Amino acid sequence: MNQHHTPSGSDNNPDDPNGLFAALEADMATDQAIGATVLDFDKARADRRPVGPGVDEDGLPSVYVDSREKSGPVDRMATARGAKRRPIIPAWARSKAELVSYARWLGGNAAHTTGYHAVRSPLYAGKLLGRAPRGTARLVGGTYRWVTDSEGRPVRAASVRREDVEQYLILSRQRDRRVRSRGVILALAAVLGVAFTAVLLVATPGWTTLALATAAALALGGAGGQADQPLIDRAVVATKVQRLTSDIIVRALGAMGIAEINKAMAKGGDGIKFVAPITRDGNGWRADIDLPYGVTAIDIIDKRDRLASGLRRPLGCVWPEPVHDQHAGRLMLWVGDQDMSQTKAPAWPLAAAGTVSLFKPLPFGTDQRGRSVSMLLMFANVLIGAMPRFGKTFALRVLMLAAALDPTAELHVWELKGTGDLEDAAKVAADYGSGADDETIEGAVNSLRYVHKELERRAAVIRSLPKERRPENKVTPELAADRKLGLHPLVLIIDECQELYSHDTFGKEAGTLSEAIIKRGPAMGVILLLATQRPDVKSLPSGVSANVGIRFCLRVMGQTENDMVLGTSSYKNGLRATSFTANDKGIGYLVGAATDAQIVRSYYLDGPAAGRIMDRARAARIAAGTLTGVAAGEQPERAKNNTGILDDLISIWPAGEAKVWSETLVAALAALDEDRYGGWEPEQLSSALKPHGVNAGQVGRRVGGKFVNKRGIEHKDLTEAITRRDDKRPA
Ligand SMILES: Nc1ncnc2c1ncn2[C@@H]1O[C@H](COP(=O)(O)OP(=O)(O)OP(=O)(O)O)[C@@H](O)[C@H]1O
Repeated sequence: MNQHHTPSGSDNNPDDPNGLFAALEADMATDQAIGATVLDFDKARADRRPVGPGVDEDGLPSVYVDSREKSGPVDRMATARGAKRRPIIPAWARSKAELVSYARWLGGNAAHTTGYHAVRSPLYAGKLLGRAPRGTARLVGGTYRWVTDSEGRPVRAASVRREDVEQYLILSRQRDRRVRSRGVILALAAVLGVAFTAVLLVATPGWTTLALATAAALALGGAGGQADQPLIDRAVVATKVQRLTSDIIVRALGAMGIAEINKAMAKGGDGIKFVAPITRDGNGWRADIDLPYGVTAIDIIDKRDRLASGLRRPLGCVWPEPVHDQHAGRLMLWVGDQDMSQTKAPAWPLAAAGTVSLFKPLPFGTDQRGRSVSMLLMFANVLIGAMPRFGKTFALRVLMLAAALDPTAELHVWELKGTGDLEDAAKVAADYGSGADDETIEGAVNSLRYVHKELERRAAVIRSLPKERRPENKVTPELAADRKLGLHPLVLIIDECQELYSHDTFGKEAGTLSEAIIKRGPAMGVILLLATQRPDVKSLPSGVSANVGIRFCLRVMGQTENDMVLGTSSYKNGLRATSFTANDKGIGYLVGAATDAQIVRSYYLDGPAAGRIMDRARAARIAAGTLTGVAAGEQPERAKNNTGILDDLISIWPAGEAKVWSETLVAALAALDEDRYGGWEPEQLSSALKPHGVNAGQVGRRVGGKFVNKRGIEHKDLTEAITRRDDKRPA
């Protein structure tokens, strides 16, 4: 161990070198006494490795941590190729929809202004006539002052006060000249005017005279106006929005209470950098900002309300976003002119006419900037989550209507709240049900079973096709169009799916089936659309929430629900549906529809509008010959395939037994249908049978000479339940 000691102050007397040395020696002696070694510099130097190129004084390899290059990668070509090209024509001008909406607004504004003033024109005329006397007085007064050269009066008065005779004479001579010539002009004008009036009165029809007199009166009225009383008021009162400037942004960022930002803004700090000029983008302003070192875009998004306060704008106008292909400190701030929830939403492009193909992106909503946001449903699944009453069903309805407008798509719609929010589906769906009762839930599970079976069939069909018809081993528009193959889009829609997944009897099975459908369905043209108001582990199996491709999260209360809908770590990464306010109905984060997450407001389609669209969809299906199932008044496919638990139990019942243990029955059921009954416990069998009035009881048996009592089912109860069911069924 090497130790260096400095001499202690008391002995350190520069005037006494001997004293100093004595102190040093004493110190060194103490070092040795406490076991320290004194460094022998000569020896240490000799032990060192030689200094050479790439080696530092201590013999260690030397490396420059800072590149000597002034900037970026050395490959200039790569840099140039990687550079971002800014669009020649701004985005709003390239979008036809935006252009049209702008032109429409401009035309509407002009028409409104014209109409507004036209209606008020009599009022304006009356006002002008009322002002005409004042205008006349002003005209007469002005003429009098001109003829009498009254503007020179103060100067003449001043020369009188100063008794400056000479100047007074000059001024009064000038005044006399002026008065004389102006008097002549006035007299001439008067004579001409009188003559002109006389000619008018005699030679022209009465209406011309009246028109001229009115014009003169209005002109006099115009001259009689007062600055503080404008004649006409404004037809359009623009809500003035302050232009977004760098000063305002810097001020707002500085007021957020983030220490690193304050440091950067303090004297000598780096300040806040703008990477591009602040530009107009849609109905708002866009700023690209490099935050100070160590501050992330998420830090800002976290405090969006504070930022909005600093910018002096409503919260619904302020939308900070991270820029994912840049560093974490890059912030894209978009500040709208109007609160997103207040702006008038454009109509759904498909509301009036047209059919669609599910293989193409479908219009789903608009973003903060009013641009249409589309979603490709084919090869995807969708999960929508939100607190109650924030627009889940409305969002799901947009997707349902879009799917319905593809005449080839087979729809199975289950609305498990029971309010009939999606009732128009019955016009086109192969299967439809509404309700929170066990029967409806069983219907939904049967749909899941049917769709799950379809996966097997579709996989087999695709496998059997020649290789050139299935280049990616998945459904293509051509394969879907071939009705013989039965590979048309199959859309299963479940609203309030928490009712299904948390159901005592069917929950587990529904979860397992859904997970399989979500994982394997997309390649086979099967699309599952789910909406839930309770996104928690119990009500939404993690196998489902983890595998969904497209997620739409409207307002939720906490981080857990947020991440359950949008995916793990979404909250941490700045996707926070918790930041939406009570006004933000229909607005949510959309993930998975584009590369980056988007803030989207779903198109607004109420019940009557949905009804009209469904009528159109039905007509298109009838024309295409694709109306099936309940919409066509037929028995739904699932009911044909489904045997139900009672029939399954009868089919596996051990011959001649009056009572059988539940554990024996579930094992036999699993052997019959692994997908449906695999992993069932005796309790599950009990709860599945309860709705049918079959109760499990104690069943005793002799096993190896011992009597064992376990829960079991009686054959008699089972047959009675089947008789009851068959009696209820329509013939
Ligand atoms: N895109 C939208 N634009 C404007 N308002 C909307 C939009 N979507 C929904 N809303 C409003 O929000 C209200 C609630 O919507 P919705 O019925 O879809 O809620 P929900 O989440 O399904 O409710 P619940 O959980 O009770 O089923 C609607 O009555 C509607 O007025």
